[in-house]
Amino acid sequence: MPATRWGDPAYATGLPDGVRDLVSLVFPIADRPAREDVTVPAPRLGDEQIAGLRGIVGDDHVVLDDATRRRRTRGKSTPDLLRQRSGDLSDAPDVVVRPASHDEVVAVLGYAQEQRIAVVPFGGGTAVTGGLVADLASGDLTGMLSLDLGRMRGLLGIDTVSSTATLEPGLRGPEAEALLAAHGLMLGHFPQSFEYATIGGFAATRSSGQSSAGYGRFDKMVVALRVATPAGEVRLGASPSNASGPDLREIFLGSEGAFGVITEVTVRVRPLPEVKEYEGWRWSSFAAGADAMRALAQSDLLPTVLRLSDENETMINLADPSGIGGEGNAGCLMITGYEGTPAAVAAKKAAVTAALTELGGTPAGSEPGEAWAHGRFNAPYLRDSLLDNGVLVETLETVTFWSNRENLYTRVKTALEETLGEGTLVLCHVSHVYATGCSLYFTVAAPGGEDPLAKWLPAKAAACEAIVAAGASITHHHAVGTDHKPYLTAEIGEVGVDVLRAVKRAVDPAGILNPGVLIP
Ligand SMILES: Cc1cc2nc3c(=O)[nH]c(=O)nc-3n(C[C@H](O)[C@H](O)[C@H](O)COP(=O)(O)OP(=O)(O)OC[C@H]3O[C@@H](n4cnc5c(N)ncnc54)[C@H](O)[C@@H]3O)c2cc1C
Repeated sequence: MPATRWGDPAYATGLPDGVRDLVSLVFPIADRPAREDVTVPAPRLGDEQIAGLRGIVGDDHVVLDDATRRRRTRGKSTPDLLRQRSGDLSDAPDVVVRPASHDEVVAVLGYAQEQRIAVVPFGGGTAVTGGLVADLASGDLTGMLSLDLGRMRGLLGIDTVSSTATLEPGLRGPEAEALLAAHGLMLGHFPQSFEYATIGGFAATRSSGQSSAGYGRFDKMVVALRVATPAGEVRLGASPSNASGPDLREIFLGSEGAFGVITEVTVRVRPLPEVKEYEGWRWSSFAAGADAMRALAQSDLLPTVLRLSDENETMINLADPSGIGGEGNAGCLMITGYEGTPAAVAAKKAAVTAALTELGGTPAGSEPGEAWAHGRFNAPYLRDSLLDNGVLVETLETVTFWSNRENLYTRVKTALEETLGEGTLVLCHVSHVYATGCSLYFTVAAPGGEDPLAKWLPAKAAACEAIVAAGASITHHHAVGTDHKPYLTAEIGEVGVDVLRAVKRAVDPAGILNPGVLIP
């Protein structure tokens, strides 16, 4: 993946005509190419330290060239891309180290602790909340190494009786699914970043995918973990469930590389679906559609995929980026998807169809659902072409109880519109549902002006403050990183933060792992 863009350059497109026409109606298109003449800062580590690392993982797997270090600099949020595009590589790792096994990870951590080198675990590099940025200012660290887990890409074992599989952390989503598919199995975790994000990253950020209504969020799929920490190895998950005190798996799920390096993940697997069917439903308003989602969730009647666009997102056609700029739609579009055996799909679909009809939805047939499924991983390419043309575009997400959904929606939307000013378009969809609440996923587009980063940061802060004021969570699935860290205390309290600090002291007493990430 290029440093300044998303995905495979072969799929990069110019700004589609429909989108160009739409943007031009609101503000002039500008040419904003990424800078290529960029200097990566000189590595801070000495020759002896590099030799020490080479002694652990081999000469070929200690990489110092500028292009590799540039690609391991930060993640893929819009601020990350804007900094890369402007040539700001101040957060570049000094070196990229590529271990091949748990034991090599342990050895690298031991060496880094001795040498006072910060270690930032790197999976797919798709982080969007600053989780790949080490803060060296707070300690006496001599430099930063990016611990690239890309060589740890094995399927370590399958227990078909228990329906579990043990995977290495560096497997990307499609690689993991392909290994499981060879055994007729699947994981079923499909975030929009599926093609590049990794098993270790999913666990470390408590990711949630587009089929979460049917298959659950990633942390709920995890049965067991193996973690290398500077204080030693932690193995958790000797049984599917237990009453052996607090569940320590939860300490490492979502720990964003600050507590240890996840080197093995055992997940629940399920048979490959024989049938996949997606369709659309139309609702008179966002509130009416959300009420219908709540009714489904509270009657344990969830399809595999369930998402609902608000009026703006429906009008723009964001559920099908290839249709943006085409004929706009009124009301709100819901996507439902069913996966499984023919009998299970038919039964679930009949029950959901009856419930949605009763609740006042209008069936829109399979076309919107299939279009969504076809384009489900494409939107990030559109973000790049919008940035190329001077449009500031970014996403953010949050989660709350159903009773607070409307309040949260209104507060965040208003905060973004008021901060970004004229020409701003805020779109939203309900992306994940529970019996008790839902997550709201916002997409924002605004004229970027001369300095889109300076324009975005106050808007993001205003949105975060609106989330806190609404009593919602600062993140449903993007994690805390460095961007959300200032808002964590408001959510978990001072004592909660002390608990995190105590765990950090126990597993990483020298503070080398992802310093500055997660813990306020
Ligand atoms: C376009 C786009 C769409 C996205 N869509 C979704 C979505 O639908 N759902 C969703 O949940 N997220 C989404 N994300 C966010 C991101 O993809 C997830 O957070 C993902 O889980 C990160 O995985 P990764 O392998 O890329 O991790 P990285 O970006 O490499 O790392 C993320 C964090 O985890 C740590 N880490 C990584 N691997 C390990 C490990 N093995 N052990 C310990 N710590 C580790 C890193 O140090 C870092 O703090 C999206 C991001 C982008 C850019």
